[in-house]
Amino acid sequence: MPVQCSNCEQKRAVLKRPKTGHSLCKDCFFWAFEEEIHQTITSAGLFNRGETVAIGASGGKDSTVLAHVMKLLNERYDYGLKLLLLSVDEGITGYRDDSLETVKRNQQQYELPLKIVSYEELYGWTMDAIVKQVGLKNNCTFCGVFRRQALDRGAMMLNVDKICTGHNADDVAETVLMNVLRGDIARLRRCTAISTSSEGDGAIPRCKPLKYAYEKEIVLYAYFKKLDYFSTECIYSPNAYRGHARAFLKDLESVRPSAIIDVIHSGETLSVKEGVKMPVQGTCSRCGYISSQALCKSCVLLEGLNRGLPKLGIGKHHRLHGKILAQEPLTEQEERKLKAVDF
Ligand SMILES: Nc1ncnc2c1ncn2[C@@H]1O[C@H](COP(=O)(O)OP(=O)(O)OP(=O)(O)O)[C@@H](O)[C@H]1O
Repeated sequence: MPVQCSNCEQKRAVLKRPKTGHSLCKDCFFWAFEEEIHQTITSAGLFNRGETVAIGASGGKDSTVLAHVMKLLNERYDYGLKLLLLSVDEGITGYRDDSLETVKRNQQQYELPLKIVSYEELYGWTMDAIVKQVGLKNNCTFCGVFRRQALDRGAMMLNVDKICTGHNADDVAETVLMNVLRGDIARLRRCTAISTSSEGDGAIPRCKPLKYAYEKEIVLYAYFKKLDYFSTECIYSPNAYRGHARAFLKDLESVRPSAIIDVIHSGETLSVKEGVKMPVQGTCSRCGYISSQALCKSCVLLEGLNRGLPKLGIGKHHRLHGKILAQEPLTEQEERKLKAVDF
């Protein structure tokens, strides 16, 4: 027998909300999903009238839904924001070139300006070339570090006030779990923040309007709205450790759907005991980007690539950074360690 929408009690329900278990019709689901994001934005005070906001657009489901909902809410509630799309081309043939085609179509569909910055123009390296040198084991480290900085650099070129990304509730809960499993207290403390402006770290503030949106609901929203997005996984394999946290969270979610929000809530309310050493943010002495070390991770990784020492910046080689950057000679053993690639 058809189930009636538990909200309007008029139309036929087409889905059971993964987040609440409510049976809803399409329109009531759209409304509930969009209103929750509006609530997230207003209760955290993510934006101020008149601001220019760059939406990190990868062409994937999360950022496509983010662009769609941001445009809709900006008009529905007259936020007074100037929105634009910002994409990073990591130089991954057969993956990012295709997803950027989706972003270009989204640009037309949403009538938003688009800026694309590439690793090649910013660093002189594409991910294809990086993988050739470093192999498939640590390539996600290069990509993650470079992307974060590339988004900031693109945002600076556009002179925007804020960046927003499509990180969703599942992403945040996975990150909490990952930081617990790694004992990374500094990141554990920061990772649930909805906006980096509260951390006062000097870079362009970033925020996550989809922080409380379940991935399953984002997929449903994109599906029922027939949004144009790119759904292929990165060809250079997803981050393996995050994959374990993801699988664990999915298991938990299947027995207790609120597990995602519960983990986020635990992360948000954790307090770190006094005396735990936290990194002190400064600026990179080479490029001026925010960094807790003398050199930012991006500059260290780039130096390693340019000198054929792919392990520099991966793992615990901090002692050698100073030596290398001061152009001091390495011992044979040190050189061997930094050249070794685990394919
Ligand atoms: N190449 C990129 N250019 C611009 N923004 C990006 C890019 N890659 C990721 N982002 C931003 O970071 C967010 C999280 O990225 P992640 O790699 O976790 O992708 P995801 O969860 O698959 O998201 P999406 O579905 O939007 O690709 C994205 O939603 C997007 O806002």
